[in-house]
Amino acid sequence: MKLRELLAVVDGVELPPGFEDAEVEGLKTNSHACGVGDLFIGMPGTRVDGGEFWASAIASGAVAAIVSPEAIQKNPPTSEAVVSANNMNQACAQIASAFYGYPGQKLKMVGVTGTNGKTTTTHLIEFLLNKANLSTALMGTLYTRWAGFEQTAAYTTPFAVELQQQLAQAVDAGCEFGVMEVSSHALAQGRVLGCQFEVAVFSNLTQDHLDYHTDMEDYFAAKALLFSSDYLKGRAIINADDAYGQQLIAGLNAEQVWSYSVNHNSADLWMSDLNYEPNGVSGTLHTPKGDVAFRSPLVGQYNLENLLAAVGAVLHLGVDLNLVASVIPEFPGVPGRMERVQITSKQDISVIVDYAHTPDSLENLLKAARPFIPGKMICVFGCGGDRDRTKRPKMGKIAADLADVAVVTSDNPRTEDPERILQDILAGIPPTANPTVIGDRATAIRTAILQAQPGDGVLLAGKGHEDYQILGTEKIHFDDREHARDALQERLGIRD
Ligand SMILES: CC(=O)N[C@H]1[C@@H](OP(=O)(O)OP(=O)(O)OC[C@H]2O[C@@H](n3ccc(=O)[nH]c3=O)[C@H](O)[C@@H]2O)O[C@H](CO)[C@@H](O)[C@@H]1O[C@H](C)C(=O)N[C@@H](C)C(=O)N[C@H](CCC(=O)O)C(=O)O
Ligand SMILES: Nc1ncnc2c1ncn2[C@@H]1O[C@H](COP(=O)(O)OP(=O)(O)OP(=O)(O)O)[C@@H](O)[C@H]1O
Ligand SMILES: N[C@H](CCC[C@H](N)C(=O)O)C(=O)O
Ligand SMILES: [Mg+2]
Repeated sequence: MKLRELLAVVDGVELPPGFEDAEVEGLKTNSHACGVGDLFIGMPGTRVDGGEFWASAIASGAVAAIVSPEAIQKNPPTSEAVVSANNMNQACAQIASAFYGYPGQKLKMVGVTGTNGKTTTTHLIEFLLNKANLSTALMGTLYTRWAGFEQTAAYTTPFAVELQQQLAQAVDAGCEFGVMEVSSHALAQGRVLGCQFEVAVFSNLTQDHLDYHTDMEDYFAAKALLFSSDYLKGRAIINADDAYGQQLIAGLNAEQVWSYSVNHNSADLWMSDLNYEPNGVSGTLHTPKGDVAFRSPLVGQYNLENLLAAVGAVLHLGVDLNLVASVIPEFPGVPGRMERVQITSKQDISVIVDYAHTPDSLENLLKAARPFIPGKMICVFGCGGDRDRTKRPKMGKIAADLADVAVVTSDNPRTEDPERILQDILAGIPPTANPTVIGDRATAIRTAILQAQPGDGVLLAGKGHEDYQILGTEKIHFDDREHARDALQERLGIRD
């Protein structure tokens, strides 16, 4: 694509003289990755303004560089090939969308935002659309995937260049729908600008990411962007049981919104006759398209919220309600979410791996699991390093209050001192609760499983599907499920 065509989509940027015929073959936001034919997009970050590295990008063969005015001030260009844009987040998304042919407008996009439930809800939506023979691309915390393609994700929401590239690949592969998790980081950084959403879902807002967002209002403002006319062209599906959801509903045009609620029949989608069982929930689903009996294999009230959101999304997209109800029982679940580790039918304790890594999700997990654990509930958990520090004591208190035994351990310490993270968690636990502290996660899992009594339930929270642990800047292989299996074999005297 011509540089002049790409720069024409960015407000206030002019093509430098002599570049009328310059061709751009690729887009790069990292100066080190630039090669011949690339356009370097220098992004301002939290550590550095990438635009300052325009010279190394050009030296590596980049056709041109687009950078912030601040980068130009700091490192004045000596090359005509360096141009500046006032809003680099916007410029990056505009260039990426144009370069890849606006795939976020070709696919019917469904965006799911909220603190918890995005991965689960997007998987439900993917499942229901596929059951209706509609082809999807799914993007989120676990992977980007469509029929015949799967790639592990580095971020919940990819950065603009990778996002637009993957969406274009999905269009080429014949996908009709793009179903994606949209994180607050992504909205704050404009990663998904250029996508037009036919459906936008808001699941809930509870504490997380206060290392990045200044406070809950700032966090909410980022999430709320998905419901602005920049992004949303169709239906908003919003959790009316959440106070922030209510705020969002109040600010939108009523015809645009379908609200959902597990508790109130005033919402557009709601449920009645609920019957909670150890392996699912049954009841009646009330929707704008009629009522139907359903049985869901997912446990816990929060998963009913995820189901209502997903049903709302697919009904808006034209899927038949009876088909929805008939296939829900077949939903296979999501890796690392309430995932049971069961190595034999003779297993005398239950072991569950779950991705609860916020105060609200930990509380939900412990409340949802409690009724199905006849013995003691043992919760093994930690908190990630280089992330919101203020959620740590809150998670400590929740574990101490709701579990019978709290085993405090490491999650992904990243570059923080693991001991400091443990202390932050312990600050929320009254000494009378007598928590067990075992910093090494493998030892913590093994100890909990070996010391459990028949009938007990061991909940391994925080890492879910993750198959790694980040220690310092090193990523080692680590999977809660593998450690749980090994410990169960040891407990039950089973050899490989
Ligand atoms: C807060 C955040 O989103 N940070 C992202 C940001 O990092 P940063 O601002 O520190 O980047 P930086 O080091 O200052 O560099 C700025 C720019 O200069 C460029 N650069 C830098 C040095 C150089 O020599 N040359 C050069 O070109 C970099 O490539 C980058 O584009 O840009 C980096 C490169 O693009 C990202 O890797 C990094 O993600 C960090 C690692 C991260 O962990 N992000 C998480 C928190 C995140 O985005 N999570 C969300 C939400 C998850 C959820 O909802 O739970 C997600 O969507 O995954
Ligand atoms: N609707 C919900 N409300 C509250 N908690 C939930 C909800 N859905 C799931 N959870 C809890 O949150 C955990 C994470 O769920 P999920 O992966 O679906 O959320 P997410 O929003 O994608 O998270 P992330 O921000 O890390 O990508 C689950 O393991 C469960 O403990
Ligand atoms: N998407 C979340 C993942 C947290 C998972 C937890 N295991 C941790 O490392 O803190 C985040 O970036 O905050
Ligand atoms: Mg997710």
